[in-house]
Amino acid sequence: MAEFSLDRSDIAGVVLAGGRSQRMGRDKSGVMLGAESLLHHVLDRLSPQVFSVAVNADARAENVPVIPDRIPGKAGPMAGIHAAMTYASGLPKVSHVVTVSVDCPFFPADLVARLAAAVERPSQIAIASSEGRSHPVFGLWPVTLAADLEAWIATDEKRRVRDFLLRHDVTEVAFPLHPTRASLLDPFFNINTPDDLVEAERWLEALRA
Ligand SMILES: Nc1nc2c(ncn2[C@@H]2O[C@H](COP(=O)(O)OP(=O)(O)OP(=O)(O)O)[C@@H](O)[C@H]2O)c(=O)[nH]1
Ligand SMILES: [Mg+2]
Repeated sequence: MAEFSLDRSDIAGVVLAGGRSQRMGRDKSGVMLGAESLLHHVLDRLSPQVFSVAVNADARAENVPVIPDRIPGKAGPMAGIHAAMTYASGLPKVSHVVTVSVDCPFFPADLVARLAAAVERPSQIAIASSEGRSHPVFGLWPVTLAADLEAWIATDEKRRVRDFLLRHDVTEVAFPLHPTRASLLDPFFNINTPDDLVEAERWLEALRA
């Protein structure tokens, strides 16, 4: 069997922050968790794992390139993933892009390494899961899928990430729960509401040594 392998220099990272944050009531990127914004937490965790980072959002960010959706009308997370693929395809040597969500500050420090290790073919997508649930916005995507994704967004009514994945070769990578001083943390715990933010503050405290 032919060997296929990816390393850090092949992979760009994009933080998805192009949603409406309706349940939070204000842009989640700027929401503070402990002393830092959610965007800052996520960039800190992603940057060491990839060749370069950018943020998919409508406006401004802290010292990182911002890539707006190329498909208008807030078409959902797949529009952000499309913007990510298109951006990454313009970077030298980069063949893949990893996407993470701005509202998920505790994602694994070995996310990219483990997704990359699972990919067996150049066209394969790798998606993260935990506790038997997949987290399809946490994915490693070949940038060559950009045209197919653009065509799919134009014709698919619901534009669910899961429906896009059904059309492709996908491998899922299970990540363990993370031990903390309190109990086990799902590393893909995500913050949608003000109540979730209160819970995230408790996890941040529990993670402190
Ligand atoms: N580019 C882009 N990203 C989106 C869009 N909708 C959601 N996202 C991103 O997809 C991820 C998951 O979305 P949600 O958790 O629903 O976040 P959200 O849509 O901002 O929040 P709600 O308005 O409360 O649903 C987040 O990182 C969002 O920023 C969109 O229309 N365009
Ligand atoms: Mg949403």
